[in-house]
Amino acid sequence: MSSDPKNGAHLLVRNLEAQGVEHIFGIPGAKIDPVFDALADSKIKLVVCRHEQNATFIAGGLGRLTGKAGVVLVTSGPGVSNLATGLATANTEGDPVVALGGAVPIADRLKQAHQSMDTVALLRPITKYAAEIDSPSAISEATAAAFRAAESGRPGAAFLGLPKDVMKAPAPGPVLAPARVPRLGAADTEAIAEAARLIDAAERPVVLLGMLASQGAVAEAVRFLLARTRLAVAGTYQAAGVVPRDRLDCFGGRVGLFHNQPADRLLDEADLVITIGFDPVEYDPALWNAGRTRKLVHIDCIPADYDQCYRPDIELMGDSAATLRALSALLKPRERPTQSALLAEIHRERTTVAAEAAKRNGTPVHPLRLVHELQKLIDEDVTLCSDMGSFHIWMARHLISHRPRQILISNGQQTLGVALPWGIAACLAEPGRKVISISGDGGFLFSAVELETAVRLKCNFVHVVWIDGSYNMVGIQQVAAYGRDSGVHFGPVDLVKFAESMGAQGLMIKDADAIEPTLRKAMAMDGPVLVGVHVDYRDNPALMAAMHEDVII
Ligand SMILES: Cc1ncc2c(n1)N[C@]1([C@@](C)(O)[C@](C)(O)C(=O)O)S[C@H](CCOP(=O)(O)OP(=O)(O)O)[C@H](C)N1C2
Ligand SMILES: [Mg+2]
Repeated sequence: MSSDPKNGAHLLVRNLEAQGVEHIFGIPGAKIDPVFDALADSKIKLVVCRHEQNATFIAGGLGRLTGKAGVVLVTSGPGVSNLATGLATANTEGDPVVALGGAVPIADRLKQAHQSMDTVALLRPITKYAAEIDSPSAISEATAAAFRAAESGRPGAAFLGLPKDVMKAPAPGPVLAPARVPRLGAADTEAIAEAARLIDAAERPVVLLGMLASQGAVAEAVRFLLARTRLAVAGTYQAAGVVPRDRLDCFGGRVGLFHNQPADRLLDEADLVITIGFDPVEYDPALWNAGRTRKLVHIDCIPADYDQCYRPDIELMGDSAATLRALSALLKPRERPTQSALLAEIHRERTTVAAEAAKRNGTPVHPLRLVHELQKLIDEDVTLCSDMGSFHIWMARHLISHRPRQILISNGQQTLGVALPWGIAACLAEPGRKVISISGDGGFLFSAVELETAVRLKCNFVHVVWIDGSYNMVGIQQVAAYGRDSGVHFGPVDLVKFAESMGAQGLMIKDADAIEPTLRKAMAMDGPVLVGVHVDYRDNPALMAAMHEDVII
């Protein structure tokens, strides 16, 4: 029996097509099957995944890379509750996602029915918009509202509940074309002029780039600002890649997690800090701004998150790209980077550490040597998707990136398991680019099931697994706090056999000198390739120490 092209599910799908949706990721179920059926008649590619959490990670990765909401489609009850971690991660980290979840018929909503729960109440705290559609005539409006919420301002997650009877009911309503996201203008002219006066008067101003600084137009405007002013700049992990190669002399490096990085010296010495697209979730102001009386200029599309340690003197709220270009035009050009002596010292340290890294031989491999070898492969055409763990700290601090969002890091929820799904997203979003995703041996198994999805999609990515036999990033913190670790060790997995069992290929790196040739070999192979490498984590406790000889880039 063919489905009714005029039912709610078909109207929803026509709205998704109007929104320009090309892929939908999800897991089927009885409460959502009208929509799965309607998709059989659509040009939208339905990608069946192996877990709803990973489907949401893929959608979030697509959102971060394209600025268009990634879409995930799941059944009611546990299908929706499995969205929570992915939606919380996307919402915290500024990634646009629209999640569509099945629901029991409206008449059963208040009963104890199979696979039913108050999903709007469950997801409202971790979304920008959450609603359950209760009438076919509301389908188009609610869909447009969900995309508008997910993609506008500071992007984030939106959820729509889809009761089965509404999806099956006649729904002749109109399709709503996507609402053009209203563009804000630059911030208030007088406020920009006042900010320019403060910055020009400062002796040691420093720019702190945050997650929204890596959004396309904003990143371009930041580069325009740095080209004109040569201001010293630091960045959070999600701002990676904004500083261009020809301004690395102004870049002190990345900050975050522990207040112990070279760029923290820039911030400590600054008499004025200009934050751009900064979200305190990435780097607690209590760590870098406590007790400071210096001037603070906040530039973003939303107001600042005010707290004891973050009270901007000026908030330039508007379209950040327009604001930055207006501000740049008023600022005096500076011949040399401010704090040039300190920057030069940091760059010398960086060179020393890189030379030291190149000499680390043997197996298990030292993280610095692994990062050094990865650096040889990371040119503009490679996208790197990082999972969470001690390895990500070594990479976030030492791996240079050359374009905004070339490196994807979960620096809000710091969620384990994102990397391999993000690798799939990167392959779909940027088919021409090479993709490397990286996880620890703990995080790998959180989403390794999607390796089969990657094989099915013929994704050409290399997934590198740093093997140490533990959840090291929490283990080193336990030892520092309690003098011992607890509950962090687990057993081995044969990655080559695991890969082959999923239809992928697997390689092992036998020692440091084999890193580059093995990775280049993997990058030349078709389809997803797993590459395992045993790492020597003896120096990891130093990641947390108050150390500055370490260098971040
Ligand atoms: C969804 C979720 N569940 C639980 C945690 C998580 N995400 N993230 C971490 C985090 C970032 O929360 C933090 C800071 O390490 C911690 O809480 O200690 S990652 C960390 C494990 C990493 O192990 P892995 O083998 O992958 O990598 P290495 O560190 O290189 O060995 C630990 C388990 N965390 C808790
Ligand atoms: Mg590990």
